[in-house]
Amino acid sequence: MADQLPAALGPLLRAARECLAAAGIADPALDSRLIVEHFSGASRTQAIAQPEQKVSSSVLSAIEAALRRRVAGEPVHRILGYREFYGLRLSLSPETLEPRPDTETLVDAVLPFARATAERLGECRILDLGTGSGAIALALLGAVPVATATGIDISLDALATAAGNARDLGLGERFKALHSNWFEKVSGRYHVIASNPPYIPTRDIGNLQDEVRDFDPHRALDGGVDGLDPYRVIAAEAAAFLEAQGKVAVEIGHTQKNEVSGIFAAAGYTLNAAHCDLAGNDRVLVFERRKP
Ligand SMILES: C[S@@+](CC[C@H](N)C(=O)[O-])C[C@H]1O[C@@H](n2cnc3c(N)ncnc32)[C@H](O)[C@@H]1O
Repeated sequence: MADQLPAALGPLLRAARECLAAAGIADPALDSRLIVEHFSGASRTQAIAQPEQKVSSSVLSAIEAALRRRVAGEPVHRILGYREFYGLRLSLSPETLEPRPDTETLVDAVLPFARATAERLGECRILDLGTGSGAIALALLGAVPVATATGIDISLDALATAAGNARDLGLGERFKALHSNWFEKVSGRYHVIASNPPYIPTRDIGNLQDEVRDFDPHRALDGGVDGLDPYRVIAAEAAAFLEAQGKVAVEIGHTQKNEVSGIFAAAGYTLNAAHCDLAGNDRVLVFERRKP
């Protein structure tokens, strides 16, 4: 493929797009642009304004390798090694879920409360259960300058990535990565307990889109037999770590609103708010402790 790839940016972009389109990739224009810009270091403006600008042969080889991986089905952000989330660039690693735009709904859902808490108390302590790349915690820290967050995960690889992301974003001083099986090693009380837990029923994992099934870590996806195991743990144990006026916000699968609401209701919570994602699917539930 390298022999066929032209060295000038404009024709290179076109050839990359045609290569991905021919392979049936869903959005060849976007993916080819991301790959060419990332490996060449050229900005979007440069690629448009200076189409004749040449890239080196090592850059061409890197682009060729990336296109091969994309053609073989690897998601483009796994190839780039990062994904944007809530305006933050987050590095990925083998055991981090690729953060999804749906999860930005969770950040939007708790942000007003986190801001109000910070304003009222001069602090806002956040616990992010199953932090992965750190997406939820770091987005909230980025938006609430006095907030602090603890991100826990069962995966040491994910925790190292989350801590690295926090440092790279200048949020390292306010983020703590903690290795824990849900609440096992957690201490203290939090104003916000947030989680995007694994919520796919085990039997459905095999039917997921290839890009998800083959490249996202199964530990980040598998929510047990009915997909609800993590919600049972969170609902049962969160109260001991929640400030009196605190909120628990969870992302859910789009069919799980009633079941997850029921699990939290049985554990003494009321549903404070339900939010849909951009596609209009039920996606985020926010709970508070039922008043005695
Ligand atoms: C769906 S991913 C969410 C990652 C990240 N919060 C996001 O929204 O992009 C779920 C995360 O939960 C973690 N996890 C799975 N089981 C866990 C457990 N028993 N205790 C703590 N974390 C767990 C996984 O490693 C994974 O990082």
